[in-house]
Amino acid sequence: MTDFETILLEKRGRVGVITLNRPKALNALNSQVLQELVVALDDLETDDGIGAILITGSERAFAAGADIKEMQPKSYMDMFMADFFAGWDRLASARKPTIAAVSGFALGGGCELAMLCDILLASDTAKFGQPEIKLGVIPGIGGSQRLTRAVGKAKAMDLVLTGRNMDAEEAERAGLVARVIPADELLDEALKTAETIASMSLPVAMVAKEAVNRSFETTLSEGVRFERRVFHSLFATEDQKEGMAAFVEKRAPEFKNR
Ligand SMILES: CC(C)(O)CC(=O)SCCNC(=O)CCNC(=O)[C@H](O)C(C)(C)COP(=O)(O)OP(=O)(O)OC[C@H]1O[C@@H](n2cnc3c(N)ncnc32)[C@H](O)[C@@H]1OP(=O)(O)O
Repeated sequence: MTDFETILLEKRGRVGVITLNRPKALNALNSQVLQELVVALDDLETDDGIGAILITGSERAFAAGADIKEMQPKSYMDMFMADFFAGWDRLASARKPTIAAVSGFALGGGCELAMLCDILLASDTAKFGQPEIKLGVIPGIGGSQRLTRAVGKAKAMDLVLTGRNMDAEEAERAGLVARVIPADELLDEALKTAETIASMSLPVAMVAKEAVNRSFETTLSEGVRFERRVFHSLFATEDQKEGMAAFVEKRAPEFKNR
C-alpha cells in the first residue's frame, strides 16, 4: 500500500474511498494532492475487486479550491510549460464510476473536482462556487465548461462572474447535484450508492458511463447511434446472459464482470 500524506485511500468491499486530507488548508488542492490522487486512482482502476470510486473531504470542506499559496508566485511561463492543471484530466478519463460526496466548501477547483465525478451527492451544508474572479483569474480545471453544461448559461454566468456561492438546495434545483442528504448521513448514503453501483456488472457500468458522457461530446443522432452499437455489443457479455436469465428465473443476478 502506498503511503499518502494529503489523501487517505481505503478499500471498503468493492468501493474505493479517497478522502482528501489537508484539514488545515480546507483540503486546498496542491500538486501533491493531485499526484497522490492520480496514484490512488490508478490503483483503484486496475484493481478488479473495485467497482466504484468515492471521493470525499471533511465535514467543513470538500475542497476550498486549488492551492492559492502554491499558485501565487507562478509566472505565465511556469503555468504554460507545466501545463498546470492538465493532470486533473486523469479523473475525467476514469473508466470506473466515480461519486463525489460533498460537505462544506466546494469552491473553485473543489467544485471542479466534484464536477469531474459522475455523480455528485451533497450534504445540506455544502456550498458550491467558482470564486476565481475574485482572485483575478477564471476557473482552470474545466469549471467554465462543466458548470455551464450542468446548470446552463444563466446560472453559470451568474456564478462565474460574481464569484458568489450557492447552497446545496440551489445546486440541486440547478441540476449540479443529484441528491441532497443530511450532513450526518452523507457518507453512509454515498457508500450505499457506490455499493449499489459496484454490485452491477462492472463492464456494463463502464459502458453506461461512457454512453452518458458521449452525450456531452457529440450530436444527438451520433450519440444515439453510439448507444445502439454498444447496446448490441453487450449481448456478447456473460453478464447480459446472467442478468436476463436471472429476471426470467425470478432470482437475483450474479454478475461475473465478464
Ligand atoms: C483551479 C482554479 C483555476 O479554478 C482556481 C481555484 O480553485 S482558485 C481557489 C478558489 N477558492 C477560493 O478562492 C476560496 C479560498 N478560501 C476562502 O475563501 C476561505 O478560506 C473560505 C471561505 C473557504 C473559508 O473561510 P474561513 O472559514 O474564514 O477559513 P480560512 O481561515 O479562510 O481558511 C482556513 C485555512 O485554509 C486556507 N485556505 C483556504 N482556502 C485555501 C485555498 N484555496 N488555497 C490555499 N489555502 C487555503 C486558509 O489560508 C487558512 O489557512 P491559514 O492561512 O490560516 O494557514
